[in-house]
Amino acid sequence: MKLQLALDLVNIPEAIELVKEVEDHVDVVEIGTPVVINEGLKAVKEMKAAFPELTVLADLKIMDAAGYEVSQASAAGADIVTILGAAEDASIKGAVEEAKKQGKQILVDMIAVKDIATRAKELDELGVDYICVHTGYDLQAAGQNSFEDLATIKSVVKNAKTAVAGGIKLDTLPEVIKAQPDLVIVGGGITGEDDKQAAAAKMKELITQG
Ligand SMILES: O=C([C@H](O)CO)[C@H](O)[C@H](O)COP(=O)(O)O
Repeated sequence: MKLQLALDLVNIPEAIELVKEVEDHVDVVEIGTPVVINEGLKAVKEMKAAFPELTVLADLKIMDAAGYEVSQASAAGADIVTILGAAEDASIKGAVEEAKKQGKQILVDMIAVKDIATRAKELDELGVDYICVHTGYDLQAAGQNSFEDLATIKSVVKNAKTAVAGGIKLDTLPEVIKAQPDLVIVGGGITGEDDKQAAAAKMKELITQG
């Protein structure tokens, strides 16, 4: 099980400073969608240049023109690129094909997908690397989480790795760990803490204990 730090509400210099604090405790650094919207793929490029050893994920949440967008994120240095599970199969295939060509990986974000079990099975057959259940900010505000959806994908996915994101904090992490996803994605649960290093270290410790 790996820990991914999601950076959403920062600019590039703040993102780099934050990663300096926690780099020993995280496996993947995500350039979040709001950062990509504000700063472009330059954020991915600068993060990879600053931390060449870290796996960098570009959270583009691709919906169309997938092969092209994956190629651009790959050129910027992303190791993993995200596409939405709601995208057309043709887009998913384009993303997977381009990622394979570039030696990169595709994570599918299941945000807003209604029939998680059916779509997860289809995506698994399309050869994606990760399938991620995700409660976005707007539904987190309504008190929702993805823990049940995580159990659902764990029961149907045969080849892809599983991931979970959305409002995970230190107090809810043990419940997530029990479900044994391959990747746990945490944003505000680390970036919103006064002592970010301590929060990341504690989370990594719990994850390592499994
Ligand atoms: O993908 C995300 C969200 O849609 C904003 O882009 C976040 O990175 C993801 O939800 C993880 O962040 P937290 O919910 O703060 O843990």
